[in-house]
Amino acid sequence: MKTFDQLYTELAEKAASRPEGSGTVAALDAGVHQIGKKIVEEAAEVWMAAEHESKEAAAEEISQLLYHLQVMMLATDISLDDVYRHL
Ligand SMILES: N=c1c2ncn([C@@H]3O[C@H](COP(=O)(O)OP(=O)(O)OP(=O)(O)O)[C@@H](O)[C@H]3O)c2ncn1[C@@H]1O[C@H](COP(=O)(O)O)[C@@H](O)[C@H]1O
Repeated sequence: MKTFDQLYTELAEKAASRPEGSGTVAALDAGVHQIGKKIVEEAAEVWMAAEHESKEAAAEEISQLLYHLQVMMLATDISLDDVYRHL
């Protein structure tokens, strides 16, 4: 289990060190357009799970959406503080 901030730190390290087999590195290489499509897809899956599936399924889809949002943050050089200052 990890927090939002811990995941961001982990993904930032992956983006910098580019380890073999990292899905994050592959997503970053695919670019903002593909990351954006993934965010829309995952957002729809959150909606469907929340409306038609279990609480557990919805929570899992939300975690995936948060992951892809963080990938977009890294792809666009947006830090946690850049986001948090708007909360
Ligand atoms: N938390 C996540 C995470 N959540 C979601 N995903 C990715 O989001 C996608 C979820 O897709 P779906 O379930 O919709 O399945 P899918 O449509 O078949 O997926 P794709 O065909 O698009 O790959 C998968 O590609 C997952 O790999 C994640 N990938 C990685 N992480 C974490 O990120 C960290 C770094 O991962 P790597 O960069 O892969 O080492 C690790 O701690 C991982 O646990």
